[in-house]
Amino acid sequence: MFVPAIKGQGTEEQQKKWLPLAYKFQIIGCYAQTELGHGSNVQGLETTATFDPMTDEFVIHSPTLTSSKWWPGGLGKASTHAVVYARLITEGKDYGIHGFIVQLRSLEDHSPLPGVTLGDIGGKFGSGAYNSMDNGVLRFDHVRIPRDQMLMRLSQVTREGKYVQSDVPKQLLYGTMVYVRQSIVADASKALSRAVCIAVRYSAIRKQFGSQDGGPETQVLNYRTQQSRLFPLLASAYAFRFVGDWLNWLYTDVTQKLEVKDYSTLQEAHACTAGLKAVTTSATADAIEECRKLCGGHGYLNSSGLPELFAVYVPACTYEGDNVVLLLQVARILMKTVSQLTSGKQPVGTMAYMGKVQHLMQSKCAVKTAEDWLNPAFIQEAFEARALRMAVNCAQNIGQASNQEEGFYERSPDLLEAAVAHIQLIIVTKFIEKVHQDIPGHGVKEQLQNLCNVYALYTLHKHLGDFLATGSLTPKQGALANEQLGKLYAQVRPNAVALVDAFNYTDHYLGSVLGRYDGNVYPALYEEAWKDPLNETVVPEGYHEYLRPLLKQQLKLSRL
Ligand SMILES: CCCCCCC/C=C/C(=O)SCCNC(=O)CCNC(=O)[C@H](O)C(C)(C)COP(=O)(O)OP(=O)(O)OC[C@H]1O[C@@H](n2cnc3c(N)ncnc32)[C@H](O)[C@@H]1OP(=O)(O)O
Ligand SMILES: Cc1cc2nc3c(=O)[nH]c(=O)nc-3n(C[C@H](O)[C@H](O)[C@H](O)COP(=O)(O)OP(=O)(O)OC[C@H]3O[C@@H](n4cnc5c(N)ncnc54)[C@H](O)[C@@H]3O)c2cc1C
Repeated sequence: MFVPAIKGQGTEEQQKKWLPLAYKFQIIGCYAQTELGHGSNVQGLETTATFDPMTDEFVIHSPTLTSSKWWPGGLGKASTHAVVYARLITEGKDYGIHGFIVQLRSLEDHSPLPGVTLGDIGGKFGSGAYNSMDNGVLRFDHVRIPRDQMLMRLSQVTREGKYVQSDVPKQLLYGTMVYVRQSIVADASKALSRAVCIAVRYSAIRKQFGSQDGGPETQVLNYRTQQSRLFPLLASAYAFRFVGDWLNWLYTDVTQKLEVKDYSTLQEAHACTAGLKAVTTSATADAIEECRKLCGGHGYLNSSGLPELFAVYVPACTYEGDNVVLLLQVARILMKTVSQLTSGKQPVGTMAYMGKVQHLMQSKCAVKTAEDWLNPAFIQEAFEARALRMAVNCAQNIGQASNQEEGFYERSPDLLEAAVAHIQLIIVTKFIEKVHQDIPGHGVKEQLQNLCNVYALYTLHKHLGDFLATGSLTPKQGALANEQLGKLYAQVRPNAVALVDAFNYTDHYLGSVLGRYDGNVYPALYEEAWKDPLNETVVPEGYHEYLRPLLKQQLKLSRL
């Protein structure tokens, strides 16, 4: 995040100076935005950067305990530099949050520079690999940096201390977060596909019940309940991969437009990255835990790979923007779009469907049979009607409040759901678009079509209340969707293992005895147990001190 922050907010000169140092690891940087007192509310940060015209320097200071920087990854032990976000004060005026490059440690012996206090913030959730990340705490006591270490692409402070705003939108200050959010969506697909690969392979090996006459037991993957829990997660892994690819394209497109000062797609980039980050990370975190349960008792063993994956993955719901806070950003943009519909302004990009408001508010879903749900046009329209109607309902309810902000606050739980509906529509749409393309490989397209339908109909089934409450579907049509979903699971089943093998993960990368490619699960589990340090001794440490006296005492008592 250090590098993208300098790229996005630094001038060409600053980039020329700092980026080669970072690329060559002559300096190590981190992204120091969040503070002990404020993370989500970026405008509420308290660290100050006060310009001193006498020396042509900024004085970086932490005025309160709550202004201590808290969380930045790489800060605690490794970083020599940070991009620090602080309130810029010049000529006695507070100009709000800006980025500054600040050296924290000596490049000779790595000791903190004068006025800099820093350290690690302590152990984190689980015993997993995230504890190898030195998330840190940082305080400044009037630390001076040259004026040219303020990132000056978006605004400048002159030698005299005058604040000059460039003609670029101030939201570009948040550009690094947009960049990382889009990469987090691709990352969600990777984490989810790992968990699903483990659970599908193990479910094909694991057998329980089913034999009345001494014949073979049933692979748990053949149980309908196992399929109905697992296959939607398999479909989600593919769905997130495709929407992640599309988001990466959108991000590249927006970046190219920004270079020629076209800011028209900035809001779209913010809404899509924020919303997709929130929906995909929440779904993935839940899915990894579900995969653990799908693997029964063995899923709880560290050697299954799932506990570690979960512990390392769950903070994705919080970092780079708490998911609820991000969905409320999407909701704000949805409300703005709805309010502009009457003025005739045509929504664009992923909001374009809202332009069909007259039709979508009235439309009646034409599905009559379970097979009708295989028609992507019916799926698309049902999701569009649900999302639009939820947004319009929210807007109408907010409109009845005494003021907009109060209405937004009161209706925020509903707004969250409207934002989720909008984002799910994007995921479904991008999956449908993907399976319409030419896809090489015999039968691959059909498999992806099945997964696309599983993702859409499972999402519909899970959120059926929304579809019914908005009148987008009838209860009968909801039941038909569920009927079709069951048929799709049966079609996915023969290819389930191939569909996870297609992720092409090595056993080393998966790190799971349950998810082994060769399916040799039981010998591997057995062998793994003997690697437990507790098994290094046959008689445990502490036996003579604690267990033996206890056992002897009980023996004596029983003889009395
Ligand atoms: C691959 C895995 C890598 C994992 C690495 C993980 C390491 C983790 C790093 C971190 O966590 S770094 C810290 C991340 N912190 C956050 O994400 C903070 C979340 N908060 C915010 O983003 C913002 O403060 C807010 C919630 C968006 C609110 O901002 P603010 O109060 O300033 O603004 P608003 O009044 O709500 O909106 C103003 C205006 O700006 C638009 N906007 C907001 N954000 C963006 C953006 N990113 N891009 C473009 N535009 C943005 C917003 O829509 C409003 O627009 P208008 O309505 O005025 O048109
Ligand atoms: C592993 C990890 C790595 C991190 N790395 C970095 C890093 O490198 N650099 C950095 O600067 N930061 C980093 N962070 C910090 C991270 O970005 C913040 O923790 C995150 O943005 C959430 O902010 P918060 O902690 O202030 O949560 P809070 O905003 O305090 O959230 C607490 C609760 O309040 C709710 N809430 C907050 N505001 C609202 C609202 N307006 N409406 C409704 N509900 C609301 C939230 O939904 C949540 O339930 C990291 C965090 C973690 C966990």
